[in-house]
Amino acid sequence: MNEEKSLKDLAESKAKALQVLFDDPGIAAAMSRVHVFVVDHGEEIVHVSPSLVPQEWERSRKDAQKWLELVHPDDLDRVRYKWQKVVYGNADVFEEVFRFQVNGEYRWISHIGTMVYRYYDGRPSLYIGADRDVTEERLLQQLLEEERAKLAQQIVLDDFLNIPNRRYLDSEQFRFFINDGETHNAVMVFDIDDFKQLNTILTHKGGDEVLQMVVERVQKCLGASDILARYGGDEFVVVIPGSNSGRVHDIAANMLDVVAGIPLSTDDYKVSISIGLCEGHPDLDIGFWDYFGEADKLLFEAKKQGKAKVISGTL
Ligand SMILES: Nc1nc2c(ncn2[C@@H]2O[C@H](COP(=O)(O)OP(=O)(O)OP(=O)(O)O)[C@@H](O)[C@H]2O)c(=O)[nH]1
Repeated sequence: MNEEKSLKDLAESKAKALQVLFDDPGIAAAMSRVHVFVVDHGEEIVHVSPSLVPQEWERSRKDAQKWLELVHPDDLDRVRYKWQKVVYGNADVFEEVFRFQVNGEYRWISHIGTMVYRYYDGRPSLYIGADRDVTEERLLQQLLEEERAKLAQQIVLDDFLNIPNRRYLDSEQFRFFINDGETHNAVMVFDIDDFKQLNTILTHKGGDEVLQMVVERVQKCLGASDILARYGGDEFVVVIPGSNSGRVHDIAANMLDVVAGIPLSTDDYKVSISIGLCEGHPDLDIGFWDYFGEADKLLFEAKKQGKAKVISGTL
């Protein structure tokens, strides 16, 4: 008997021994999620346990790559590379999560297995691995992640006006500006004038509608990278990163105009806002809240000087 033949016989006898196990209905059921491949010297699978691969593939000689035909095309390169590293390379463990065709539909399978026996020259002889269907688990995980993302979004949004809130300003403050000491940035703090009186005249509901109109109109004055946030009550913040002073002052003037144009069902009140505007070229020592603090002081000044105006300053 030559060496090649004896290797083949060895693989066949291993396969036969395993077949005895799998022919036992109790053992087969218990191992139904376990893959056992016996790979002979020619790298053909002599035996595959009852598992996810189709019945007709079992107990027949198939090449060790054939099961890859059932792997989803998008996962195939990754899975094939890792599998080949275990079969032909020197990796001991094959551990991957991938989509695999089971009864005509793709399921997410988590597989872990190892080459438990190699011939003396390193060629593969016996591979044992276990499959776990993780499709439902992944779906649940995905749903949880979507919910978590939604919640995270809700936490930083004003639930009435649907714009960023104070928590957003806190969490994002370090991302607003390029603090290189050269880029021009600005922060405005504005507040609706005599809003208490408006609530009295138009009721709280009427006041709510005015808040919505103010937000809608101010937003139209801003560019895509400018941010309008509600600080609280009738006080708002506008962050204008990377702009120039001319544009910033134009935006502020425009905001006064569009708000003054809000139509009301009463002549006893006209909507206006007061704006504190702080500009500067931030460096690492000057943060968003420094701009905010200054703009808030300027807003107070605007209120003191008769409202419906912009008072600006620099940091
Ligand atoms: N309708 C409505 N009113 C609100 C809301 N949040 C706060 N307010 C009211 O807004 C008013 C804010 O008043 P203040 O800013 O203190 O004073 P003001 O009357 O606007 O006077 P100045 O700020 O000095 O012009 C308060 O009466 C709050 O009750 C809201 O979501 N909807």
